[in-house]
Amino acid sequence: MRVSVIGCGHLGIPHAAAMAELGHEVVGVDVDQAKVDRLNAGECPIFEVGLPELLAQHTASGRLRFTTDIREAADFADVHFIGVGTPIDADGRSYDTAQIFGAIRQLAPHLKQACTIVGKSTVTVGTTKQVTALAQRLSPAGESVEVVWNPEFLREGHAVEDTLRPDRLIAGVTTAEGEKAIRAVYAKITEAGVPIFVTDPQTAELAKGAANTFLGLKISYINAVADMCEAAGGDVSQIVDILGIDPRIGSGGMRPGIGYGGGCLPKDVRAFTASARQLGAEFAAALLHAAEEINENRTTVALGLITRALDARPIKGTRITVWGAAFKPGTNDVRESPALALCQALQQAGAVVTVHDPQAVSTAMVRNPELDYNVDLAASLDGAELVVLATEWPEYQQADAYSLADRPANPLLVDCRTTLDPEPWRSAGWTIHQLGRPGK
Ligand SMILES: NC(=O)C1=CN([C@@H]2O[C@H](COP(=O)(O)OP(=O)(O)OC[C@H]3O[C@@H](n4cnc5c(N)ncnc54)[C@H](O)[C@@H]3O)[C@@H](O)[C@H]2O)C=CC1
Ligand SMILES: O=C(O)[C@H]1O[C@H](OP(=O)(O)OP(=O)(O)OC[C@H]2O[C@@H](n3ccc(=O)[nH]c3=O)[C@H](O)[C@@H]2O)[C@H](O)[C@@H](O)[C@@H]1O
Repeated sequence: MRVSVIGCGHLGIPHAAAMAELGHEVVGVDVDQAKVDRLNAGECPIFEVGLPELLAQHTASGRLRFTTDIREAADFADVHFIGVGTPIDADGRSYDTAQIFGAIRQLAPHLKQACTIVGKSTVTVGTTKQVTALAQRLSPAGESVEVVWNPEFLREGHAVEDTLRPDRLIAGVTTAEGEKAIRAVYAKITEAGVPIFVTDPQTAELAKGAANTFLGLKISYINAVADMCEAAGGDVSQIVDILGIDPRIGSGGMRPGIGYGGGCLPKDVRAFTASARQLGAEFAAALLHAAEEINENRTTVALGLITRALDARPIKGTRITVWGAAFKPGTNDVRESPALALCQALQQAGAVVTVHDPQAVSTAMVRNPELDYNVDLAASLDGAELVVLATEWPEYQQADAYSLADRPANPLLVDCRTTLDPEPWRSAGWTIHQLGRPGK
C-alpha cells in the first residue's frame, strides 16, 4: 500500500520506517526542512535503538522518502497517518491540537479521491469527530475521506520493536471502509498474532488516555510506598518483588524513583484528569490528581535524600555530579526530564552541578544551557563531593565502582532510582544512599 506519515518526530519516524519494513511505500512529511534533509540522507535525528539501520535500509531502497510538501503526500498515498505533536495547552490541562488541525487543513484540500486518515497522536475524547468533520468539509472527496483513530503505544527507547511487534493494536472506526483500510495496513502484524481491538473512536481515544494514566498511577503509587519505606526503614525494592510476583499487580512499570517524565506521561495524566473532571467523574479526577501531586513532589523527596546524605553539610556550595539527563534510559529525549528538574533545583539551592549522560548531553544543553556538562563518565566525578544517580542508564549499573572510587575526594553516592547493587559500591569504599532502602 502507499502510505504517508505526517509529523516525523519520536512517533512518526519509527512509524514511517516500520511501515516501510512491512512492505508499504512510504512518504514521511514534516514542516522542518532540516529534519527532512537529514532523514532523506539516511540520518536519524533521534537516538533510538535499531532505527538508524531501518532508516538507512529503506531510504536506500527507495521505499521510504521524506518531504515538506504535503501535496506530494496527498497525491501519493491512500492512507495518511497523522503523528504530529499534541503538547499540553497554555492552561496546563488540555491538549493543544493546533498541529492536528493545522495538518488536516493543509492535507484535506488536496485529497481528491477516497482515502483514509489515521490519527495516531494522543488526543482528548471527541477529537476524531471534529477531525472527520473538518477533513470531509475541506476535501473535494467529501465523505469518502474516512477517519480512523489508531492511538500508539510505543515506548521511546523501544520504538522499533514496539511498532513492529506491539502488544495490541486499537482502531476507533465509524464505517466498514475505515475498518477495512486499517486492517489492510496492519495485516502483516495481525497475521503474526497481534490482537486488534476495533472500537468506536471515543473508546479508542479514551483507551489511550486510560493506559498512560494507569502507568502514571502505578509509578506514583510505588513512589508513595517508597516514601513510607524511607520514613519507616523498609526496603521498597523488596516490596516491588513481593507485590510484582502477584500477576494481578505485576512488577512492570513499578520502579520507584524521581517520578515519571517525558513528552507523554506527564501531559497525558494531566489531560485525562481534566477530562474526568469535565465529564463529571469527580472521584476519578481526585484519584488521578493525587498521582500528579505525588509526581510533582519527587524533586523535593530527592532533595531530602540528598540533604540527609550530606549529613548536615549545606547543599549550597557543594560540588554535585548528576548522572543522567534523559527522562529515562534508552533515549536522548529530555522533555519534562525529572533528572534535569533535579539538576535545576540543586543549582537553585546553590550547588555547583555537573551533568553526565551517555546520550542526552547535546539535547540537554539546548534545554538547560545554564548547567555544566561532561560526556566522560569517570571525568565527570573529578572534584565531586557527591554523585546523584538520576537516570538509570545501564552504563551506571555496569560502572566499575573500584576504579571510580579514586575520582572524588570522598566517594558519596545517592541512588535516586534504587537501581544499583549497593554491595560492590560499598566494598569499593563508597557511601551509598538509595531511595526507599535502609542504609547499612
Ligand atoms: N513520543 C512517543 O513515544 C509517543 C508519542 N505519542 C503521541 O504522538 C504524538 C507525537 O508525539 P512525538 O512524536 O513525541 O512529537 P514530536 O514533537 O517529537 O514530533 C511531532 C512532529 O510533527 C511535526 N509537525 C508539526 N506540525 C506539522 C504539520 N502540519 N505537518 C507535518 N509535520 C508537522 C513537527 O515538526 C515534529 O517533527 C503526540 O500526540 C504524542 O502524545 C504516542 C505514543 C508514543
Ligand atoms: O504515549 C506515549 O507517548 C508513550 O508513553 C509512555 O512511554 P514513554 O514516554 O516512552 O516512557 P515510559 O517508559 O512509560 O516512562 C515514562 C516515565 O516514567 C518513568 N518510570 C517508568 C517506569 C517505572 O517503573 N518507573 C518510572 O519512574 C520513566 O523513568 C520515565 O520518566 C508509555 O509507556 C507508552 O506506552 C506510550 O506509548
